[in-house]
Amino acid sequence: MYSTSATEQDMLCIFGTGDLGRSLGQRLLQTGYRVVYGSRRPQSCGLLPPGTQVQSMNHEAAAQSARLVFICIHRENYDFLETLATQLKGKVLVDVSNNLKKNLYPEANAEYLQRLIPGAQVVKGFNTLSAWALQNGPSDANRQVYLCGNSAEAKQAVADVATKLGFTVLDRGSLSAARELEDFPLQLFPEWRLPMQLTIGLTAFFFIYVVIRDVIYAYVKDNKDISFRIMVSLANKVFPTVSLVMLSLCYLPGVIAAFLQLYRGTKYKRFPDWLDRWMLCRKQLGLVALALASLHVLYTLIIPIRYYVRYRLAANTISQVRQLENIFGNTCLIPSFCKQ
Ligand SMILES: NC(=O)C1=CN([C@@H]2O[C@H](COP(=O)(O)OP(=O)(O)OC[C@H]3O[C@@H](n4cnc5c(N)ncnc54)[C@H](OP(=O)(O)O)[C@@H]3O)[C@@H](O)[C@H]2O)C=CC1
Ligand SMILES: [Fe+3]
Repeated sequence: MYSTSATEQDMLCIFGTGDLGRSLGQRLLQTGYRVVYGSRRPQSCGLLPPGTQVQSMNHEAAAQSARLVFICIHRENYDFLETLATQLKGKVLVDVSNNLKKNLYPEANAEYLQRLIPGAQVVKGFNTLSAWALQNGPSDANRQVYLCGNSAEAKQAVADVATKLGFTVLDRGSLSAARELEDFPLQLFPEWRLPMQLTIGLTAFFFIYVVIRDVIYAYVKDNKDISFRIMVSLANKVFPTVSLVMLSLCYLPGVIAAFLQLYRGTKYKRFPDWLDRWMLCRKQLGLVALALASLHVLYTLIIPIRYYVRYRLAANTISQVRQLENIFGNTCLIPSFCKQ
């Protein structure tokens, strides 16, 4: 167990007075914690959140006043922490860092930090939140805090803080999961990847199919060029088709899952991985189907407008011909019109 005095209990330390350090400090203060900053420039580190207990001190002094230290510093600057190994011994260090690219370093940032200070308990966490989200508090879309670390006790201490800040904690296991957590912010909308790949693939497939069937076939068979229809009429065939396929792909995994549960006779068994993945992107599949159906509505409204423009052009031409006929003294310029 950690031997913590009453004053250390709710005093938290933050190393680094940058964007994340300030936002985190402000949030912690609002939640009732006391905060102390460790900085290279304690006297001139700018405006800190109002209410910061001890405005800011050097790293050694700050580390001694709390047992939980948030390292809000970029990994490239971690090496100086090695000199603080004695002061940080037995402390819980929260590594919040992210990298700009995947596999930039041979080991995860949190593992590197653990190697620099073997006597401390490193917990990886909070790195999936932005400084903005921290400052404004959890919103529906940004409510989860992922944690991993080798010490269950240290993880619990960080989880308690995260819960108090209003976040939901997801434990991802030991520190070896740190790299996975560090890669999270580098994935742009991961749950949209599969639906978008499917949409692009299906759209390309149906588009090529209708172009071959309607345009190329008509050209080869009757020597008729109807390529002008590609942009609107043919596109308007592709959108509803893909939309319906996506809608069925949205409902199908639910049906398969129901049959699987009936077949197994229990609903307390894990689904196969492929079905799990498919089930998790149902919302996105449905949204893509809705977007394509909306495009179909829009294009269907555009088509009559095109017909109206064509009618206006034809009517204009005919009225000009009629005027010319009158000028030339009722001579018939277009025989097919004169017969009527
Ligand atoms: N900003 C964000 O939204 C998010 C940031 N993170 C992570 O949080 C960490 C901090 O990010 P952020 O606050 O944006 O970065 P900033 O550049 O705003 O701040 C970094 C701080 O680190 C300290 N620092 C800089 N250089 C050194 C050095 N050579 N030695 C010791 N300390 C140094 C400075 O504090 P001082 O001058 O007080 O010493 C500085 O203010 C990063 O690892 C980042 O990946 C994670 C998620 C979101
Ligand atoms: Fe339709």
